[in-house]
Amino acid sequence: MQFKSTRGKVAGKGFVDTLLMGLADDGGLMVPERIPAVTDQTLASWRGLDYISLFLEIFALYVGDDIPREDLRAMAERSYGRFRDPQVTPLVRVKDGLHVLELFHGPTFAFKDVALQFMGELYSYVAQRQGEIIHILGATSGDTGAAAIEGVRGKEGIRICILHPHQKVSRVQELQMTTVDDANVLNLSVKGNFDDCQRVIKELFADLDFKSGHHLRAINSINFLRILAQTVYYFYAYLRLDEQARAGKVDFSVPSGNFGNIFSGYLAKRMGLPVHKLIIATNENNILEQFVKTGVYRSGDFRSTHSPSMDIQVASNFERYLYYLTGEDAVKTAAYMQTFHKDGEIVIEGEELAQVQRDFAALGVGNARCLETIADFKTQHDYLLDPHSACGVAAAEACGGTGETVITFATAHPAKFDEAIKLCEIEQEIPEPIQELFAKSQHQVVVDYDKAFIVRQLEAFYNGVNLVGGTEAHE
Ligand SMILES: Cc1ncc(COP(=O)(O)O)c(C=O)c1O
Ligand SMILES: N[C@@H](CCOP(=O)(O)O)C(=O)O
Repeated sequence: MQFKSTRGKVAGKGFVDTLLMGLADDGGLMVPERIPAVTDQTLASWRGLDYISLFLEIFALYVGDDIPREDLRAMAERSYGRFRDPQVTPLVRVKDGLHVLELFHGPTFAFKDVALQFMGELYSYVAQRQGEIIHILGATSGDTGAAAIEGVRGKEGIRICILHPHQKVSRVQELQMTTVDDANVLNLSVKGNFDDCQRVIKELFADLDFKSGHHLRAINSINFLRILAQTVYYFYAYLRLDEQARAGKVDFSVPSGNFGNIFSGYLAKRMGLPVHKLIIATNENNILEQFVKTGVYRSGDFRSTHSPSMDIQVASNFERYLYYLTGEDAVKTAAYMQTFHKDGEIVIEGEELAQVQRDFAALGVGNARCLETIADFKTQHDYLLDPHSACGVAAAEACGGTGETVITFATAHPAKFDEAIKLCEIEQEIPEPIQELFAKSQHQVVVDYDKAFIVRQLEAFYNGVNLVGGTEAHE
């Protein structure tokens, strides 16, 4: 399988080159040259496969000869062997027509572990096999950073720098990232929001001299590997439904921010998974809801909510969807993206908007509704949702119903967001690995939202020099 860019100026790249490129060199995002088809017959033959076997079947469609299957299997076994549930992403039936897919059984208690545990293994493999220097640069609203750091901490040949918005992540998310004391990890706590962090790293990846000079590699969902690894659990969840549910319509409700998780669902559907509707659940940062309802994609004012990982205005994967919406028209996609950068909005109309509304339903869940959903779900089903997953359930309740079965994603463990759970007057048991974080010391550099200063920090770190001093260092 070969990969190409949504902006049309990069093509013919293999799987490993696509992994290493991250953001496409023409500023677009990498996608497969053709989406492989999974026939009904193949899908039926996958029924009963365990998670890793299913993962290998799906990856085989994309990896080509780049990595031998036994090497992929060994990496997948190490990655998913660290999950607390043997099913990796168990599907829990809550009531008739409603299932929760639990994606939080990995080391950092969020869905990001599913792709990032494997990505850490893969980067390490490539570093050893190709003698590659891997300098990871990523932005996080809390969960990607923790999962990526956990995936590569202490690994030879790899350094990782993560930017997170200062004091805009939950306490546990901050501790997960900053209590790691391996020398190959740098946390920059940026006085700004997640969009600011993401903007800086996208600019640095788009600067090809800087990118190649510093061997920059991406762990965010701009990297196609993230998208692919996340498609596996859509197939897994569907195949775990009973026959009757599979015979009906199946919707997925997906707590969304950067549009990576739901884009994986879109890809799975294009591959042939019989998905009826993809429901985009956002919080008060509801640019995606507005887009689905009106065709206008415009970032608004940033809002801090109970679901901080979804406090995102500019969704980086939106471009991948636009590419398919325009019928894989790279020129039109590039023009849309240029308009967005110039005018701050994109307007979709006519048949394209009708297609958006066939593909997706959407709901932006307000803060009060998020907390009510947590409390009600606990009372009615004795199931504690984290605030992101609660947005998913609220959206499933509001927008589902056209499907006969909704699978709603639990994207994080509630213990990561005890601030919100306490507001619902619910006491939860905190798992030991999270409790232990509170006794550890933190390492982070607090920096202004100042690209030049951030670049100096990065250069020092990637050159193996001691840090040049942030406004506040090593708490
Ligand atoms: C817990 C949680 N839920 C949902 C999301 C949104 O996922 P995505 O950015 O892939 O849309 C995130 C962050 O990405 C998250 O950390
Ligand atoms: N919510 C994310 C934001 C980054 O998203 P990604 O999927 O592009 O890595 C986070 O937790 O960091």
